[in-house]
Amino acid sequence: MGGNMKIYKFGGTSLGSASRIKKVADIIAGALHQDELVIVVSAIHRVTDLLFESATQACSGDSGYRSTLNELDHLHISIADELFSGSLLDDVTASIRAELSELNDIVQGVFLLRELSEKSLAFVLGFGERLSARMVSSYLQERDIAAFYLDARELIVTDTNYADARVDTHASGQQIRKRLLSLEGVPVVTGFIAAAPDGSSTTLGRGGSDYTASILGAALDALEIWIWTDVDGFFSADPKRVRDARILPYISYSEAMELSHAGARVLHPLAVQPAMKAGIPLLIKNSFNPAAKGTRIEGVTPLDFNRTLPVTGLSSINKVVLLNMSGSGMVGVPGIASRLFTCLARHRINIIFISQASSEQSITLAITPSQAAKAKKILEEVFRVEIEARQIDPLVTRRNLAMIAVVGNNMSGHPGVSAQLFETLGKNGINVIAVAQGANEMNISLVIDAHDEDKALNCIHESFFLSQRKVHLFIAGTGTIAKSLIGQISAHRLNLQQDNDLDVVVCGMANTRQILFDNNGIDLQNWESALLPRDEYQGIEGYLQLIREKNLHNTIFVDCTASAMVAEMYPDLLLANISVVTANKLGMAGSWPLYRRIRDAQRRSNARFLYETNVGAGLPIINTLNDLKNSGDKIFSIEGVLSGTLSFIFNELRKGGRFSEIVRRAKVAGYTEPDPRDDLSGADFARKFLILGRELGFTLEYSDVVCESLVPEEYRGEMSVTEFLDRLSGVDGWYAKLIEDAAREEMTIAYAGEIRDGKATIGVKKVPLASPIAGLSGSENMVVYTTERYRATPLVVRGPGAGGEVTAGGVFADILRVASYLV
Ligand SMILES: NC(=O)C1=CN([C@@H]2O[C@H](COP(=O)(O)OP(=O)(O)OC[C@H]3O[C@@H](n4cnc5c(N)ncnc54)[C@H](O)[C@@H]3O)[C@@H](O)[C@H]2O)C=CC1
Ligand SMILES: N[C@@H](CC=O)C(=O)O
Ligand code: NA
Repeated sequence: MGGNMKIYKFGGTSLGSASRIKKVADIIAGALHQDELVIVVSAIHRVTDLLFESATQACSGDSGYRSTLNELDHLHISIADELFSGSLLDDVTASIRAELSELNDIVQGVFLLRELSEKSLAFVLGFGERLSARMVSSYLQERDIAAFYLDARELIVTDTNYADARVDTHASGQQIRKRLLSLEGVPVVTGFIAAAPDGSSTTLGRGGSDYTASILGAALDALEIWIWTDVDGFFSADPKRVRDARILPYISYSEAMELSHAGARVLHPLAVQPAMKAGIPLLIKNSFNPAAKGTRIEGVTPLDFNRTLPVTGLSSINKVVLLNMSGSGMVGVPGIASRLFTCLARHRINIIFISQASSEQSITLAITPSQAAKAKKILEEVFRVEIEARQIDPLVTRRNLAMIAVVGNNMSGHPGVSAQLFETLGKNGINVIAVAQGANEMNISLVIDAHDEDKALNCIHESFFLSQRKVHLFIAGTGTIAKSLIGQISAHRLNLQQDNDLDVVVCGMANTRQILFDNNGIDLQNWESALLPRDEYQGIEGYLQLIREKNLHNTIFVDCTASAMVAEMYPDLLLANISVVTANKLGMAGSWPLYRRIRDAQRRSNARFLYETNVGAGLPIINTLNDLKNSGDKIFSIEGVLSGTLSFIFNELRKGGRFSEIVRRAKVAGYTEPDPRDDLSGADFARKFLILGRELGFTLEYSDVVCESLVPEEYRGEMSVTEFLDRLSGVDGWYAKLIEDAAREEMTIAYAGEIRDGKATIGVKKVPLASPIAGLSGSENMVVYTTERYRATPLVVRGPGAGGEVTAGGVFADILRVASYLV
């Protein structure tokens, strides 16, 4: 073999069926026009798992191992049936059957002895590659390619750690060159397996065929090593978890190593080393899409791949256990770490992550769950004396954790990376349990709750890789306000994407009867027909439970209901670090204990809680009040009209309309509460004053607001909204007269209120026709703040204070305020 040689390694999915193997042969045949090739193959998809299953079944005395072996037989023979015919089929079938019969003997032995050593298991697992290499080499011959089967046990020498053997690079290199450099043709080498010096079979660890390819490439000084798999290359994050992940056209050896160590399954972590040492580029290619450029892994960044981003990629290991050893007796005592690592190494416990703070009080390790119990036992034994003497505390393990690695050569010397990382995690309420960063500054690893893994990956990815950020909305209520809100989001979404780099994604909608979810965004044109009936038991709690389970990053819950039950959920939402934007007043105007719980939750949460539309709909009333207060102004009084409905009623009565008919019009216009009696009774107005009073710092309950009702005495019993509206015409005459009488005195009637000295009173007032209140029209609200700074001329906020569009606009603005905090 000469200097133009490449290693092509094909993974199990690339060989998963006869048609896949044909595609692989096409790739090889195409490449042979210009290159010499050495082929390395993994076992066919699922085969290693079946081999493992057969062996463990046999060991536990389960005769089901026979049907597992039959399945292996069927899988290989049926592929052969499709690939071959005539005498070649007979030959291939015979060679497969010969391998399988040897396998059968071994597994039967395991069954009889009920004993499965690492050595026997390594032998059993090696059959997968033996079978696939036979199949592929024969099929290449069928395609007139001078291929031949080559067992890697004749090439790669390892120690006797059968499951995860260490390679003797020198001896292997010599054997590889001796066997291969003189040969003509295309060798098809079994990946994964190797041999100990005594010739017994060993394996290079799960996924070790990549390693085989790299060892061969290094020994033969190949031009390139191509790893053919089923994805287009290394992604910036696992695309199954992060939808916006992108292909990385180039990464360095060290980045590849860091990423694959931390869970990126594209490449076996050990496979980088031999290639890196020999300076041979590794390429990740997709056998399902050979035209895709793939990822090139090399030492020096080619100019056209030069990157400016500090972070190259993310990866994660979704099951780790943290083992924490701490105690005052560890401080300043040399040798503790050495004893710890030596004993774990001796027992081949793989440490994924280490962290120790400068206080030396504790050392935290992350290990795989399968090794956790063993590791704990070993350490308890090694440090028994110190634990008994209470110099070291009892060891603590913590499960259900995930480790995330943020990797990039450019992170080194780039201030702000960790700040950005922890900020985005913090705002999303993701608790970082442990952190490690080495002094090479190219990997920050963190351990978090496993439940937060996808959320963390997505928010970190978005923060470092994407110019466009997302917020995920879950809306409760599908009535007037929600409908207008959806319309506004739908109309403005593209502008926000283009001008503000913000994507507002509506992921959930629910009312009392129906529900709709889509993590990727509900179709805002057709959401109403897509709503599905919700199960009885799924009240608002069910909706919230689903939102929590989805655990999307940058989530905002938007309350467009008038439900007390929904408002009761705000503290839980905030404590789950879900931001809340609400038009519903029953939280901030709820009972004092609920109000306190919301405020406390808000203080303890990293999420935001905004409710500007609770008072005067979209008008800036609460924000104005807080700006005055926060900037040190003293507020003497707040007066005004804070009911759109009542304002509309009196404004229309002045023009000569009928009371009952005006109330109906207010309802149709979307000014009223779902039940207009909430407006007519003054309750809605009172709630707004209650909110303003609390905002001013007063401890007020609803009953503290003195409030006059417009619901006539005789209609106050139990009745439906429709019945109430039907009967309301009975008071038309009375209101007409009231306005007429007042007009004769150059006065008119309005419903207004004031807060002064901690007391809130609201009710029907006679005001001069010349007063600003009498000048209101439509649903206009007006708030007059008399303050130290605005004493001679009070500050006035005036404008439409009810209705779908203005309220939804206010809700939307609050959503964007939360978004600008989150992203
Ligand atoms: N209409 C307006 O001008 C303004 C309204 N608001 C507030 O906006 C909120 C919504 O008002 P509208 O849209 O006019 O009311 P609406 O009656 O048209 O809609 C309310 C929606 O909430 C849903 N809902 C009720 N209880 C629920 C629960 N437990 N779980 C899930 N969904 C539930 C209903 O099914 C309905 O879809 C109210 O709190 C109101 O006070 C605030 C400012 C102005
Ligand atoms: N029903 C309310 C709507 C705003 O909160 C009103 O009439 O003001
Ligand atoms: Na407002």
